[in-house]
Amino acid sequence: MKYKTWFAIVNPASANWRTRKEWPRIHKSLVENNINVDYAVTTYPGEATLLTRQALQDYSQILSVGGDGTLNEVVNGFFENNRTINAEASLGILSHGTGGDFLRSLNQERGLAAFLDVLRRERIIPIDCGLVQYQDSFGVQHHRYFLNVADVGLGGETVARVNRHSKFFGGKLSFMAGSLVSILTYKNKRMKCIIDGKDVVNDQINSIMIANGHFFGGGMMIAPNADFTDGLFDVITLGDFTTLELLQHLPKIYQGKHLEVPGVSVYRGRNITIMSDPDGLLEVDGEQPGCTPAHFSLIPRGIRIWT
Ligand SMILES: Nc1ncnc2c1ncn2[C@@H]1O[C@H](COP(=O)(O)OP(=O)(O)OP(=O)(O)O)[C@@H](O)[C@H]1O
Repeated sequence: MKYKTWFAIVNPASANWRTRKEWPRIHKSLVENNINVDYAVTTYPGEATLLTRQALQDYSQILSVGGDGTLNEVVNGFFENNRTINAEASLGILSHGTGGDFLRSLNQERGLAAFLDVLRRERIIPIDCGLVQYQDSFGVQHHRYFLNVADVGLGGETVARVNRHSKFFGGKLSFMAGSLVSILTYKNKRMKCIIDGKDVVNDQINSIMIANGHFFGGGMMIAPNADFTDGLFDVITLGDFTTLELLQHLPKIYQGKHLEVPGVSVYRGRNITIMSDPDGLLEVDGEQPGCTPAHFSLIPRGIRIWT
């Protein structure tokens, strides 16, 4: 094991390909700050997971360089065959993407200077990790780990839309535009939600959010009371809202003031099953990997994070 030496997984495509150009400068600055960093640059979507698994054979400190999507792929590389590859391993985040919802949730700034501050603090905390089992459009079962927020419904449709286009105008504006178009076109679905064995929803509703962190969608504070270390998901449901009502409440969601709105409900739990008719699109940490039926479970303090 090479303790103290970081292994960085760099996504050149993040931040609209700006990371490709800026990584050599960032790497130089890290070295100038006496931080030893070996690294690999991804060559295709999904490779960050495989590169992380390989790196964990030799390194115990992994650094994710990219946005929320890269971070999610790296987190998935910490696990193999439903087990942690190295329980001692820790994850640092040099956020260089368009959105940065996970860091917002951690209340941590983005970029190199903020990461150097994190290193100086030398604080590593184990945080809860989510695992979702879902199916793809061919009905094949998959699973994915996540740290921040997953959801079924409007969010899945929005992310599918946003990720089809460039995020040239940044994460917040891209998601705002994507949310507006999705709100206008999305149709509420009949969903069933079971939390820790109890039916809590069986109705026509808009969406269900499974939150470990606070923010999603490029800065919407969907789960203001979620806690990374409480061993529970916060589950937020948006009821059978009309387009007009959603547009009216959207600013409240950005500010985390929507929990008082009639039709919004909050639950907590560790095992959640969601079914939807018709199937609802699933969003996981800003990616859109598949659809319902989906089962979410929580791995208490499943990953160690530098923060
Ligand atoms: N070499 C590559 N070429 C093209 N796409 C890649 C490559 N490596 C990774 N990707 C994909 O790039 C996508 C975007 O990455 P990421 O989400 O980290 O950046 P972002 O969209 O700028 O940030 P955010 O999600 O925080 O807004 C991910 O879906 C990832 O799979």
